[in-house]
Amino acid sequence: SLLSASLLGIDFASPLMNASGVCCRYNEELDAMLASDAGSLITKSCTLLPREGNPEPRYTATALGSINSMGLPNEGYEYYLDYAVKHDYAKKPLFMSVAGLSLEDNMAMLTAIREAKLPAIVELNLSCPNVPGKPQIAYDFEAMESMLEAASRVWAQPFGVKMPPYFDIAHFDEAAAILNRHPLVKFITCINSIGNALVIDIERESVVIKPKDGFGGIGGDYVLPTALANVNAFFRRCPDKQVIGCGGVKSGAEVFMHLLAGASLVQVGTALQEEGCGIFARLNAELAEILQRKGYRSLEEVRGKLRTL
Ligand SMILES: C=Cc1c(C(=O)O)[nH]c(=O)[nH]c1=O
Repeated sequence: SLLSASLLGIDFASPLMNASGVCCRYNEELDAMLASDAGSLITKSCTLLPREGNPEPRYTATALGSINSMGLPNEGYEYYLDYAVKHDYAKKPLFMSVAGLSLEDNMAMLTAIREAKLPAIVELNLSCPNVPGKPQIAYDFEAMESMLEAASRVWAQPFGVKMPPYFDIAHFDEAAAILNRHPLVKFITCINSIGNALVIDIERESVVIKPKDGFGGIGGDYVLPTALANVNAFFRRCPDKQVIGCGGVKSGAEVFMHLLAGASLVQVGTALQEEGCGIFARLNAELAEILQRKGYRSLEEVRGKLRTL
């Protein structure tokens, strides 16, 4: 149909899904994603053991988006593996996001997930900005190379990576070159939140979240142009891989922009957090209206067709 998409040879009824972290920590949230008009769903990034995360308030929405320093609160990987075992893959594809606190933790989780022999798609999170003392892996190119080498060896089948935003052409070049050296990395999700931003409330003359003196990852309108640039930068540099777009989606227009930039699927974070799962029916309808108005009959005809001047 008009909104059909595919990733890793798997079919999706809609290109839309949640961004990991939103509407996906608990079974009830995942079931709400399953019942929604999203084409697929992804679990909260998981660690070896359950985590409470950072002290609250740790998420705040603003007029232009959101700021968060959740601190990787999750139920531990076995909880999400249980969900993945029970999931009906004929209904909707399921992604699992993995964000171990160390390379060893990631290998232990990937081994356990691999041994469950499930059709779940793994998105290895290389970009969590909010675990105090833990740098974002993808901002340390040596650490990223080591992680991808180990993950490729242990997982030994296609997987994807969740990348932070880059802001320098030389960094796009270097990060893409590393990813291109790992053929099992079949998709790249751009972007995670823009890390360590600061939102200030002038009435209270204060920051708005408790962890890290108010420093946190931002999403929403703030990040859309950076998200589109990262989608297009990796789309251009990694012709053998697919790109999932994430960042700044709140209407069909931004979904269409991500598709033009090269995205195969599109994730929704802040707007989903604020509107709830009903957003997917709205976004599908708005996207379909744009495609029909412009005479497109498939997403294929749009993907990567961004014109330059
Ligand atoms: C996995 C932790 C992440 C978190 C978090 O749990 O703080 N927030 C983000 O914006 N991105 C992440 O990747």
